[in-house]
Amino acid sequence: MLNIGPYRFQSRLLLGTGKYPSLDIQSRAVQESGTEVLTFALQRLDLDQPTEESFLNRLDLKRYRLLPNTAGARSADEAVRLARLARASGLCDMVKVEVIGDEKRLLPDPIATLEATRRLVEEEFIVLPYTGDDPVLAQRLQEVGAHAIMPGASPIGSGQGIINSLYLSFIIQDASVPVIVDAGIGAPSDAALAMELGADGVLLNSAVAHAGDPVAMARGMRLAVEAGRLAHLAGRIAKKETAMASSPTEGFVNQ
Ligand SMILES: CC(=O)[C@@H](O)[C@H](O)COP(=O)(O)O
Repeated sequence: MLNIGPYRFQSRLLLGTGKYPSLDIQSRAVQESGTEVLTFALQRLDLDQPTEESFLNRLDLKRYRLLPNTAGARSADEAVRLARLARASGLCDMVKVEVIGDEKRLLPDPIATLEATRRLVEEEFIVLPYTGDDPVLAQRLQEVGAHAIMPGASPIGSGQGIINSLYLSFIIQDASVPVIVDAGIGAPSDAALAMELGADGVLLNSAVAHAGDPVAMARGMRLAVEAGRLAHLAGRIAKKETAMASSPTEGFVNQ
C-alpha cells in the first residue's frame, strides 16, 4: 500500500496525461496501467470551460485521485498561485510542485521548489515536490513538510532512465516519506530498477504516451513496477566477481 498524506493507493504507478495520440488511446492506457493517480498540468486545463473535450470528461474520475501539477511555473509565487487555483476549482488538495529553473533541460529550480513546498504545506495542501536527485535537498523538503519526494530519474521526456542510482539510493535510505521516482523513465526496466532500489512508486508520462503502442506499454509499466516492488521485498542476491555453480556439486551417487 502506498500512503501519501491521508491517501492510500494499491497501485504504485502514477501516470501523466499529456501528449497521447488520442483521448481514446489515453483512456485505454490509463485503464491498462492500473494507476490510481493521474497527474496533469494545471496550465493545460481551461478551468473556465469545463465542458471542453479533455481527459477529465473521458474517465470515471471516481476511480482516480487527481494530482494537478504546477508545470509552467517559473517561480514559487506562480506555483502557489496555480495550486490555489486547483483547490478553488475543487480539483484536489494534493499538488505536484514543479518549478523549472533550467528551461533547456527542464530541470527543477531547487530554491523555488523548496519555497513553494514550504508555503503550500503551510496552506495545508498535500505536497509532492518534483526535485533533482540531490539527497540534501530531499532532506530539506521533508523538513518543511513535503508529503512525498519526487526525484527525477533523468530530464523530463528524455527517456534516459536512472542516471544516478547511487544518489537515488541515498534519498530512499534517508527518506521518512514516500519516494516516487518521477521523469526520465524510458522503459519498463527503468521503472523496475527504481522499485528494486526501494522507491515507493514511479511517476511517468512520455514512455507510455509516446510508445508505439501506448496501451501495451502501460501494461508493461504496470507489471514492471509490480515486479520491481516484489524484487525489493524479496531481496536480490549479492553481485559476485566470480562464478558460482548454481547446481549442487557434492553428494551425487556417482561420486
Ligand atoms: C506529467 C508530468 O508530471 C511530467 O512532468 C513528469 O515529470 C513525467 O516525465 P516523463 O514524461 O519523462 O515521464
